[in-house]
Amino acid sequence: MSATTEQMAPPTGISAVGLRKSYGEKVVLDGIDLHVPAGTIFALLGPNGAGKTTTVQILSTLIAADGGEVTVVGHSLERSADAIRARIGVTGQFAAVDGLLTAEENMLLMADLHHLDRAEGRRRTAELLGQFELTDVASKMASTFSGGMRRKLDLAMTLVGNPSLIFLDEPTTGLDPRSRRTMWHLIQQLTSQGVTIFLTTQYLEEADQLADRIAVLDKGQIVAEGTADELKRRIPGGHIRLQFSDLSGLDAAARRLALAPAARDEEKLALQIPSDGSIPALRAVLDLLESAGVEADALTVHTPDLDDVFLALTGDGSRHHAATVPGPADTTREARR
Ligand SMILES: Nc1ncnc2c1ncn2[C@@H]1O[C@H](COP(=O)(O)OP(=O)(O)OP(=O)(O)O)[C@@H](O)[C@H]1O
Repeated sequence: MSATTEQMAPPTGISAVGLRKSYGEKVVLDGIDLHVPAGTIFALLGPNGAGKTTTVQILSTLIAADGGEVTVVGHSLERSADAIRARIGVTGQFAAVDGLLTAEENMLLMADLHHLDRAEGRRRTAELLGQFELTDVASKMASTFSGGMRRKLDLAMTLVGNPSLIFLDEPTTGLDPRSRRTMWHLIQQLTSQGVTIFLTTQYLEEADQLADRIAVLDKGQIVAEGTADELKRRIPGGHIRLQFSDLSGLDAAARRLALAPAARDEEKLALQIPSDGSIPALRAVLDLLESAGVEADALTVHTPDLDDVFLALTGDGSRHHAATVPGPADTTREARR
């Protein structure tokens, strides 16, 4: 990209086209494309060794790519790495927190590294410790902190430099569910302040909860990309469940929808219709019911969860069949009349 087109490019978090990286014979990234709009949360999912950390290391200027056109916060990765470094923050699995310093000292050290003057450094430290509910433990040594507190402090330290884009490499690995939720909340707060988040995670629920868009990386390539709902619709297993108040309603609906006997659950007065759960598919079912003059009591849409998607896309497909048998963990959207 020329300097002119770089200036004209719309403000974007990250744009990567044909990103490549090999270690010796091993191709880790085989020409991947990524587009992360500013102010959004993007999750990169992939099995162990897929190349997630390598991607973060390249995009955050820590290691060089072998090829590809990449801009981060509007700057060329190849030509303006310093400008990128000044605008991004990186928190990894191995936190930058120094256990022998207090929380406050860790923060002030970061303020020094970012050349904030003393008063501004203290102001920013107090503000962030407050925002992350660490004020009460500000003078405690970080080595005494729980995993969750350490992660919070690590993220707070990253924010001292006011980054407009943050890389979070597996930010909640090893945290208990409560600490994980606290981190999610903090991450969501950051995007409401306009910060762009590039997240890697092995927790599919995390991507589901947080990410505007998700890319699945496998064997050096992006094998799927979209919103969590779009990805869930890509694999079989979705269905619409209709609940009736009596057997005659169930019979009439089953006839009109031309359903196989297996779709009927007479005991529960319910019908199960294979569907991707999209609006047009829902509308088609409702139109058919209306044309037959049948009313259902309740309609529920079940979609496969991200675990199913992940295994179907990156695994050997051996669990794929399980995705066609919806269980209690299904994501459920319900509409009652
Ligand atoms: N410095 C290196 N030298 C040689 N090979 C490397 C190097 N760094 C990573 N690799 C290899 O590149 C591949 C991708 O590694 P990477 O750490 O990016 O994967 P990941 O998706 O982050 O995995 P995990 O979820 O286990 O952290 C792996 O096969 C790894 O062994």
